[in-house]
Amino acid sequence: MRSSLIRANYQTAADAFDQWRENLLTGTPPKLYPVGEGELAQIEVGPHLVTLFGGAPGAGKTAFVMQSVVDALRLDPDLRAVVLNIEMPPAVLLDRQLSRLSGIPAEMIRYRRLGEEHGERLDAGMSALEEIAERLCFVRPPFDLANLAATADAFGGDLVTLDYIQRIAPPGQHGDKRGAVDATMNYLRQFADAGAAVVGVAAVGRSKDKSGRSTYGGDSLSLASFRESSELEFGADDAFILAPDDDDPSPVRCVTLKHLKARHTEPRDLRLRFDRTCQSFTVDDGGLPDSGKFESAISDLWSRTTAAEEESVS
Ligand SMILES: Nc1ncnc2c1ncn2[C@@H]1O[C@H](COP(=O)(O)OP(=O)(O)OP(=O)(O)O)[C@@H](O)[C@H]1O
Repeated sequence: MRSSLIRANYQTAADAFDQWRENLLTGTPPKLYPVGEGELAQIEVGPHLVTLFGGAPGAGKTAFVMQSVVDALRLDPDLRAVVLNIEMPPAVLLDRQLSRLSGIPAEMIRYRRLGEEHGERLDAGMSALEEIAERLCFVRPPFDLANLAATADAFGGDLVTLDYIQRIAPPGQHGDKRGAVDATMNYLRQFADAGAAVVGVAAVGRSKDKSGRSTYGGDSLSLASFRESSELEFGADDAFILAPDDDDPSPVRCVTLKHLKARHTEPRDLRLRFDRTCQSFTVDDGGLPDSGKFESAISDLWSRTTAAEEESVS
């Protein structure tokens, strides 16, 4: 009979019990890598987890995820991270992180309009980046999962970041885009099962609003908005969507990081401010934009430099 050729594979609860009880009683909680301070630390990124971030084009997915990776490296001196970004080269990603860490507008850094007045802030941002540089690596082409896996092994990466999932090819042939994204997600789960912390950026599609119009509006974005594949929502442990409050063109805009799926906790939305000028996200505490200690240090420096500039002009 055909069924006799299939070998059953299972474990009884009794067999699992001793190891499970030992683990429970030693009181070791799952390891997590905090991606920021305060409420940002509640975002679960850690070994064996796949954490997904989606959002409309330009919502700030790359900015948020790069900030998370860089801050996770700053907060955990043993952490090593691998970034595969298919859209922006390392120099551009570093420019933007330098802007965030120094408080110098990203545009000035992009066009290399740096002067003596930036010296102190530039040094502060640069040394924050230098401190983590040995533990951060960027994947070079080919931008596929096989190269990502080989790089993570060779570099000893604990945290792997993919930006963005729908464009990163899995090994083998897959009938269509959907099949390829399904396969990518299955591989990412395997990376996580092998102990990696996986952070994925995902594109979302437009949804219909109440009047039937096609929109990226925050109210309409849901788990079903992740493009190409429902495997993305099923395979992720946590899924977030960055939803701006409105089309506010001002440099600092309020966004909600909607926690649409939480496999191990209660979902908790986070209110954030995205300062696009410096590519920086901070928790929206209803007060002034800067609330973290790094940002406070930078804004201190900023006001001292500005005061000095004003004095030298007068
Ligand atoms: N120098 C700058 N000054 C002000 N705003 C900027 C500057 N550079 C980029 N931006 C804005 O910051 C945001 C960049 O966000 P980011 O690249 O993280 O978005 P994303 O969600 O990853 O987008 P995409 O889906 O297009 O990759 C965009 O809204 C962009 O207009």
